[in-house]
Amino acid sequence: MVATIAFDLDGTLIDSAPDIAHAVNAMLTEESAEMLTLAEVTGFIGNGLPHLVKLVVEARGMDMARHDALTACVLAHYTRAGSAYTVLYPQVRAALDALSTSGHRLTLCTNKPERAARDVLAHFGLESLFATVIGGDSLTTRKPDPAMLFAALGDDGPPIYVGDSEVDAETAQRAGVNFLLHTEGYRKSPAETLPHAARFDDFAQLPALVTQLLAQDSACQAR
Ligand SMILES: O=C(O)COP(=O)(O)O
Ligand SMILES: [Mg+2]
Repeated sequence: MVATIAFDLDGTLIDSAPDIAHAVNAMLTEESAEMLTLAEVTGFIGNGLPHLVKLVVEARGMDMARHDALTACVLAHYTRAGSAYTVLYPQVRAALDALSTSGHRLTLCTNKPERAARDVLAHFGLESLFATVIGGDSLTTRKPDPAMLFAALGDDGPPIYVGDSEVDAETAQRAGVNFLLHTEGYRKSPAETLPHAARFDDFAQLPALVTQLLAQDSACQAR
């Protein structure tokens, strides 16, 4: 059986926190504000860039009236760096290739701005693997609103969402979609407290997990 599998991006397919922290600190330096640590910025990732910049503005006691301009500034620095400090998690490419070769439809559902998400996919030569890309600014709402996930999944085959965070787990739960949790990303709470069908720490495990999940689901339906 083939599925549509939507993937989160930051903390799921890519470890992009160093690039995001670099862009935030470039903006803070321009503003003569004290830089943030990688761990601090990583803790702000998950609800999209505007929310992340809001947390930065609050952390540094800056003027919230400048939020839009500071967000644009961080995005410009992020774009300029061109994913220089970003890596794919191990075995991501092999897992995506295997799932695609098995006939599964792959899509992206990320709170990262769509243009930036497409640039990252192009940087790693992965764009042709994804049928659809839904970013944090593609619709009028973003995750955990399930609308993004519905848009990324469409109606083709049983749906699965693969992500790393509380936001992703909530999105999948609200959409009624099976969730596979990547445990090496930017989650803040213990893995067992997030609703998920299964979890994995190595992408080499993902193709087998997808096969298991689809077999369980069809056994349930047959009953
Ligand atoms: O942009 C973010 O805050 C998070 O992006 P993600 O949805 O790919 O994890
Ligand atoms: Mg994520």
